[in-house]
Amino acid sequence: MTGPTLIPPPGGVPITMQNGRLAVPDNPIIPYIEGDGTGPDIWRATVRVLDAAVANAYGGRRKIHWLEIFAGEKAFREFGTWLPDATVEACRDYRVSIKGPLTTPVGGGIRSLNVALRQLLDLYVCLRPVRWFKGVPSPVRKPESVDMVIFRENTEDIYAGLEFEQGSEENRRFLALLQEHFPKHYAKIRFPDTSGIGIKPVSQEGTERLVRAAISYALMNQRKSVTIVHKGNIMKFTEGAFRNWAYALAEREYPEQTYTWLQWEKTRAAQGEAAANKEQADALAAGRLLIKDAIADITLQQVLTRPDDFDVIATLNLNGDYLSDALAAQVGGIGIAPGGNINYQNGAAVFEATHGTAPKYANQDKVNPGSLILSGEMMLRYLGWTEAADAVIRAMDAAIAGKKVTYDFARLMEGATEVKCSEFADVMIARLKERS
Ligand SMILES: NC(=O)C1=CN([C@@H]2O[C@H](COP(=O)(O)OP(=O)(O)OC[C@H]3O[C@@H](n4cnc5c(N)ncnc54)[C@H](OP(=O)(O)O)[C@@H]3O)[C@@H](O)[C@H]2O)C=CC1
Ligand SMILES: O=C(O)CCC(=O)C(=O)O
Ligand SMILES: [Mg+2]
Repeated sequence: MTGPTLIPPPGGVPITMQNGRLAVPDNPIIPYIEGDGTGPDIWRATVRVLDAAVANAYGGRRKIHWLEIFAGEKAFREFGTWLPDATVEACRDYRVSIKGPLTTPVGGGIRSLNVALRQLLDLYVCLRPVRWFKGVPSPVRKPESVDMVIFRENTEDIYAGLEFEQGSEENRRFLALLQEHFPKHYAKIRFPDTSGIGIKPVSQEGTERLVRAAISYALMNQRKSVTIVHKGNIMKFTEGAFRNWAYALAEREYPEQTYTWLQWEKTRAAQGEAAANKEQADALAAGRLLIKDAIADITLQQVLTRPDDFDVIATLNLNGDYLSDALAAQVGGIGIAPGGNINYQNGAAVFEATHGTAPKYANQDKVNPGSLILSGEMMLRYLGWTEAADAVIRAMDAAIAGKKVTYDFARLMEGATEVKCSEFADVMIARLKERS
């Protein structure tokens, strides 16, 4: 079997980069991947809401020309390949795309197609904003305090997939190499004959481009702080280095706009704690952005107990994965947690929900399409189509206020009526039309 031939939709024009900025025509071609499991249900709902938001905001002057591209089970079924080259090329050529979730088997089988896309396109930031919509049921007392934006490094870390399977020839050769050249490290492996091995690459370059994106976002959006989340006390040369490189970058590239906890420590050592506290207070009063850090385990407690202390978070790949699902719980769950994978240097971006395929609900028209709709909202904002993006947010607010919600909210919301995935989209579209 061969891969698909993609025929660009008539009337559409590719998005390009001009002078380092996205040049978005009024009729952009945007590729989409439907996704596995519940993907088709939530995509069908999402595309209707996004089209309605654009139509209402621009009265027909602007329109997205969707181009289906293939990955996952549908690609394998129809073309005998999980991730056709044409899909990766389309994401690259058309620059901005959106996708539903794709299945990754546990403990064997294919490696993650989601991760492959991020790596092949070098989408080094996984941007996951976490905010509460009024009325959404939450397990915490003050969900309105949760307004955080996760910048998760998206191409490195243990997520890179450098693994040697226990019992394989590669594993045997790798361990022999370790034993010969790094005997002290080898001696730390408790059961060498039966260990699978994973490698965790974390680079200065990868860290810096992620942290630069987080700081410039925080400055542009008048956020209070960037917290570097790491486990650098244990993994000193990967997560510890991430912290050190992050601080060094802030001090080197943003000396006038930021104040770092590292600076506070230096001042305390030289002049005492009172002087350091005053210096920090003065810097923040002058509008500087606070750059601080926190170890990953305690972060998971503190985002619950003192959410006000967290604003923008810059972290490594695996920590960011855990944190994004945990934070989503505080604002109503994974059904309403959007995201985008972005390369800010070449403009390439693939927007996708934080959640997975939720296979037990596949084809039931049941799950919340909110995460993918809000990922679409992020995409519209990324295109500079602010009016349409704002309209999506207003429609989401109004739909939730009307308490006609999908099962995940309905089971926790008093007085709510449960609606299907497609019906939630209908409610949002009705709200959009009321305002046009
Ligand atoms: N980017 C991607 O494409 C991602 C893909 N995956 C993949 O997805 C597959 C399944 O992963 P799994 O760990 O089960 O995680 P999922 O996120 O798919 O589902 C876990 C649970 O989250 C809730 N949930 C998920 N989506 C929604 C939604 N739209 N609306 C309401 N609730 C929702 C459901 O909770 P409840 O049971 O309480 O109703 C569901 O059972 C795996 O193959 C995994 O690798 C996972 C994450 C991201
Ligand atoms: O790729 C996958 O299957 C899971 C990825 C994931 O959980 C995430 O990126 O949040
Ligand atoms: Mg995840």
